[in-house]
Parts: sequence; structure tokens; C-alpha cells
Amino acid sequence: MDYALEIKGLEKCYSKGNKVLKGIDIKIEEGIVAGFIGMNGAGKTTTIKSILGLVVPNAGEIKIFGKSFKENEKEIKNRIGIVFDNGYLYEDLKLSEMKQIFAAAYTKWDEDNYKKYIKNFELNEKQKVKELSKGMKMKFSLALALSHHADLLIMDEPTSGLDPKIRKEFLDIIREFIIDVGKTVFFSTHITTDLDKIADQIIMLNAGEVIFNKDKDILIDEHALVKGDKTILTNDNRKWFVALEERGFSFEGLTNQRERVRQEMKQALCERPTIEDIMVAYMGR
Ligand SMILES: Nc1ncnc2c1ncn2[C@@H]1O[C@H](COP(=O)(O)OP(=O)(O)OP(=O)(O)O)[C@@H](O)[C@H]1O
Repeated sequence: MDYALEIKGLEKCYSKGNKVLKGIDIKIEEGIVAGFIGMNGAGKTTTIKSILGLVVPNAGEIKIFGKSFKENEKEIKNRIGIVFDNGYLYEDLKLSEMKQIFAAAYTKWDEDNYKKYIKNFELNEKQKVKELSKGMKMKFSLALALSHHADLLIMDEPTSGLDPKIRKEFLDIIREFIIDVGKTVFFSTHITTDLDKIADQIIMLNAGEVIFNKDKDILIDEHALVKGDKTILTNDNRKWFVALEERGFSFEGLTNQRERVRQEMKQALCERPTIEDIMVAYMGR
């Protein structure tokens, strides 16, 4: 199996005794869209920065397209498109100047593609980076990332700050990007409805640990949102829930043992959960 990204035993401490990443393992097959979720401070940006060599991990191994990033930096950088919400664009440059620097760094820069995105995103190349709104900056980053025929897109919260129309366009662009064989997308987000729409794989991080790393459909299929009368809860069946809330005479909870609940709690109502339902339940553990 070919992996676009493999992370093994990644650890990061910014200060002594404070492990932000506690030995995480992540594998992403080529050709899929992987969503990276977790609450604020879980370590998503630190993971992405480690992948891109922007922070130095304390331990672990990172391979992109089966190769070490450190030893093959030039080749790998050429094949990845990066969308970050700050820190890698020069604020005082005009978009046209920033693009010039970017284009020179890639062997497969596609000016026509870039112009198409600038037009679609209604960006003005004469403006300076610092004059752009958050959403406009994100659109500019996307235009740059998508214009050098990257094989892997790595994005940190690419849809934050985008209005619903542009977010929809973004999802369409990702769908289009992934049509070509071997293209892979890895992105962090708090907007889980985007993942319901386009992700194949969901990776959840909590306090520096991977809680799950699964095919989205399998993840959703093995969980259920369960509602019912509190009288059917017992000490035993309470253990089948990842999270359980009891209010008045009723309860609502998320189980990771859907079939068992269906078989043995017949009076309960089982519904298909969203990624958000699953994420919130695991966060509260
Ligand atoms: N440069 C830094 N120096 C010290 N601590 C840092 C630094 N960057 C991040 N941290 C800490 O590392 C932890 C993880 O932060 P990180 O930005 O990776 O989380 P995140 O999952 O991306 O969060 P969010 O969803 O809020 O963007 C937090 O406790 C944060 O305070």
C-alpha cells in the first residue's frame, strides 16, 4: 500500500515536562481526503508544523510519499501544497510579488491555473497581503497551493474565516483535485460538516494523542446516537456509551457498540450520528 503520509511516534514538548504531542501515529493512504479534528490546543497545528519542518519534534519519524522530509526536502516541497492561516506569506508584498516568489520555487508552476483561481476568488493582485481579510488571505493561499500541480495538500483550518459560498466552492475544488489518481488531502478543521461532505478518513487528536484514525463510513457505522427513557439504563449498559447525558426522565448518548445496543436496548431510538456528535462525545471523556 502506498502512503502519502506516515507519522510514527511523533512527540513534541515546547517546554520541559509539557508534552503537546505524546507519540502519535498517523497513516494516510494516497488518493484520499483525510480530516484532522480535535478541540482547541489538541496539537493539530503542531503536528502539521512538524510535518512541514516548521517545528522540530523531540521524537518520531515522518515520511511523505515514503521518503523522509528532511532528506528529500526539495523534492517533497515541490509535491505538496500548503494552506496555513498565517505565518508564511510576506505581509508587505503585493499578491503579484508574493506569487512571483512562490512560482519560482516550483518546477511545475501553472500560471493559467493561478490566474483562474485569482479571478474566481475575486482577488486583486495589486493589493498587499496585509490588506487582505482573513478569508481573502485563505483564498490567496489556496490559489498558490493549487497552482503547482501538488500531489498532497496539507492545510491547517483552510475553511475558517470563509463565508458559506466560498466554503462550498472550496469543497468543490477539493472534490475536483482528488479526481486525479494519487492526489491526497490532509486538513485540520473545526467545521465538521465539511468532513461529513468530503472526508474519506477521520483522525481525531485529543490532548496530544490520536483517539481514532478511521475510514469515515466505518466510524459512523459503528457508532449510534441513542435516545430513550432512563428506566432502561442499567449499570451494565451504561458502559456501552462513549458519552451519556441523563435529563429528567430521558437520556441521550453516543455508543460505539451500535449492534449490541440495537439488540439489547430495543426500546431505545438509535440514530445515525454526525462527525460532530462523535467528536463531541470523545472530547468529553
Ligand atoms: N510556539 C509554541 N510555544 C509554546 N507552546 C505552544 C506553541 N505552539 C503551540 N503551543 C501549545 O501547544 C498546544 C497545542 O497547540 P496547537 O496549536 O498545536 O493545537 P491545535 O489543535 O492546532 O489548536 P487549535 O484548534 O486551537 O488551533 C497548546 O497547548 C499550545 O498552547
